[in-house]
Amino acid sequence: MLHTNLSRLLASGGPKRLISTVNKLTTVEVNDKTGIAILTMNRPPVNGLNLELLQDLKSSIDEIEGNKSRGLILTSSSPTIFSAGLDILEMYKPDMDRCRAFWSQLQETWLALYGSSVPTAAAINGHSPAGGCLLATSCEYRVMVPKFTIGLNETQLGMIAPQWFMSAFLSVLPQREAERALNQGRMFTTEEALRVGLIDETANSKEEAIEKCAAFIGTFAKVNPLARSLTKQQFRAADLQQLKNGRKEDLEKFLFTVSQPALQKGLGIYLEGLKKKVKKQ
Ligand SMILES: CCCC/C=C/CC(=O)SCCNC(=O)CCNC(=O)[C@H](O)C(C)(C)COP(=O)(O)OP(=O)(O)OC[C@H]1O[C@@H](n2cnc3c(N)ncnc32)[C@H](O)[C@@H]1OP(=O)(O)O
Repeated sequence: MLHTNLSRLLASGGPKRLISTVNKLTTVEVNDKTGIAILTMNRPPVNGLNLELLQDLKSSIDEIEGNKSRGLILTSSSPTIFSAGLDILEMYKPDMDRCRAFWSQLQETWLALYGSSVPTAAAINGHSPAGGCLLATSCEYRVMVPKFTIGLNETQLGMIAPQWFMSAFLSVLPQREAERALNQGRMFTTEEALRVGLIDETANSKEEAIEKCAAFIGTFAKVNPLARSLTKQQFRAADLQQLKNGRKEDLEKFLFTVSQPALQKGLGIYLEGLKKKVKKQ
């Protein structure tokens, strides 16, 4: 009976009194009845993942790990963008010291999210290309609002998604589907993403997406938390270890890639295209 009530409370999102912590670019709100933390990205206009947003994300994940939250729901304050992925300006004509710090922080933040001991879910309330898709696929469950797109589009930018981006993608999609999508740099609509299994559910609004994420987290209410967490760690250990072992090489590879003139030229054209699109509207 107690468990049933708790599951119902967790699934409903429960009463709305929230305990909130605000970083510069992220907010953590813990529902004091359900114990579920909502981590919101807030870097207008598109939640581009720059060094500072990645630092705030990591510190918010650490906070949620430390405050005994029952789960983490990742979402965005934008009505149309979950995250536009890596901030291209961190890679275009970069300052190499900052670029080094940026990539190291991306690694650090991914290790924290993918390896998080609490149940994680993404309420994808907007477009979610590339690094945005990485964040979403690093969570254990995804609920997405219609009429948006999600996917790893790196090849469209002339870039190769690192192995650990692929690991998160492969933890969700079958190999054949993942390989084809990555090679094509394919962006999936919400409906297509549901069909292939890139997301688990759709929702008509951000609020409903959060409720569905909370219901997913509620499914663990009767499961021993340590057993659940260690089981998750076992599933993800090889992927996490692969990056931990190869962090330095991964960083050097990234720095080499961004210093290539051909890549810089391609990024310049891509950025120009994004800006032209703005002018046309
Ligand atoms: C070397 C190995 C590593 C490779 C790994 C790469 C992973 C990545 O994440 S690369 C980044 C990939 N991201 C994208 O390709 C997304 C590009 N953006 C979009 O497709 C659209 O912006 C959007 C669908 C996300 C949103 O469209 P919307 O019409 O609402 O907004 P826009 O008018 O296009 O954008 C507003 C504003 O933001 C700038 N911008 C958009 N995305 C990025 C970005 N990822 N980095 C930096 N800046 C971005 C865009 O240029 C506009 O800027 P202005 O207002 O100054 O014109």
